[in-house]
Amino acid sequence: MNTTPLIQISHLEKSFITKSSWIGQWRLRRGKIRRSKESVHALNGVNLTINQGETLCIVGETGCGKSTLARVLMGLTPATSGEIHYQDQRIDHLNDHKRMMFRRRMQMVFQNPYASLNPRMTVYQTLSEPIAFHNQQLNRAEINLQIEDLLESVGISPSSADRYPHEFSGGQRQRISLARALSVEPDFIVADEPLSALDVSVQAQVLNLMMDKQEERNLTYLFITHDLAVVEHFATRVAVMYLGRVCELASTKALFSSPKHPYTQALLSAIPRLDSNMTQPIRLIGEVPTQIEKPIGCVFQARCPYANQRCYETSPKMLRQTDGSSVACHAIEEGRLS
Ligand SMILES: Nc1ncnc2c1ncn2[C@@H]1O[C@H](COP(=O)(O)OP(=O)(O)OP(=O)(O)O)[C@@H](O)[C@H]1O
Repeated sequence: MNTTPLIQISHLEKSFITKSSWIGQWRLRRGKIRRSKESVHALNGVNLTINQGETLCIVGETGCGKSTLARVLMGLTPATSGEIHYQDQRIDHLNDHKRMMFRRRMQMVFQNPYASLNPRMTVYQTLSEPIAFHNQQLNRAEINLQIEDLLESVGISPSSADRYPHEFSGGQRQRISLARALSVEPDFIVADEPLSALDVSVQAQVLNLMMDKQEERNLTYLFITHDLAVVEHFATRVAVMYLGRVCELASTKALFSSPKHPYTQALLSAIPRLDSNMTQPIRLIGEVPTQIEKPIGCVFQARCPYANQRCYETSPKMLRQTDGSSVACHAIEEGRLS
């Protein structure tokens, strides 16, 4: 496995300032009644390394911060604090011009191909724009040739280049989105639930296409999904997130054969399996805390059957385990859970 880091994310935090929705939270300030503001802490200190050529899958329940991580990484929304390095270059504070030039190396494929393609642009226009922007030396004939090759390589007939997005099926649109991402020859693609808007049979085709492109072009993927079957099939490593933190990071094999964090165990126990060791799903009790309060201690404390006083007071560090995975859990560190 290649372990040369391509991207390093350190202590990444992202809070969104929102207006409180409760009437009771109107406050008197400077003699005027104002609606109070509050913060949603979406990322609470994420540390991750993404290695060259790997597929790092991010899993975790809804609202745990997966899309926010993707958007901050792509510079679509600024981080509150922390650092992101792409090889040796710090990229979390690039100005618009530098980010635009950098975009060539990092591309994103979104969940909804219906919304992410401009309905007023033909496929030809969608693809020619980024190619022309990033390759100003190319003449029109060379751009046309590139578009033809690109469309063929994602299984779309070049003769349909003059059609608009609404004239394609969902799977075809996601292929076009992938072609647009590939058009600038990136090293790294963030895919945020790229399959979830597609039929199951089409999902497999798009996934296979992404795997083929990865092999051909030595691409690195950050892949966000709720589908654990896809993770098992496609991921090199898996990062499990809970309430804005990574609680376990492991190779796919280690994660599925020996999940360690109590949240990972609960998540994986819900997958139906046909083997003799089939176990009952672990039901998590307790509420997911709101993300308004900044978490103190372990983010999983409220639902963890192994939580003790220390878990309420201090945040566990990611510690390396004998099989190479890393887990943030006091119970594991103290030997109360193995
Ligand atoms: N623009 C925003 N303004 C305010 N809060 C936001 C904003 N974007 C995300 N959040 C909040 O941040 C938290 C993390 O959201 P995010 O979309 O990253 O979760 P997710 O893990 O991708 O969820 P899902 O699996 O449902 O897509 C949620 O509580 C969400 O409500």
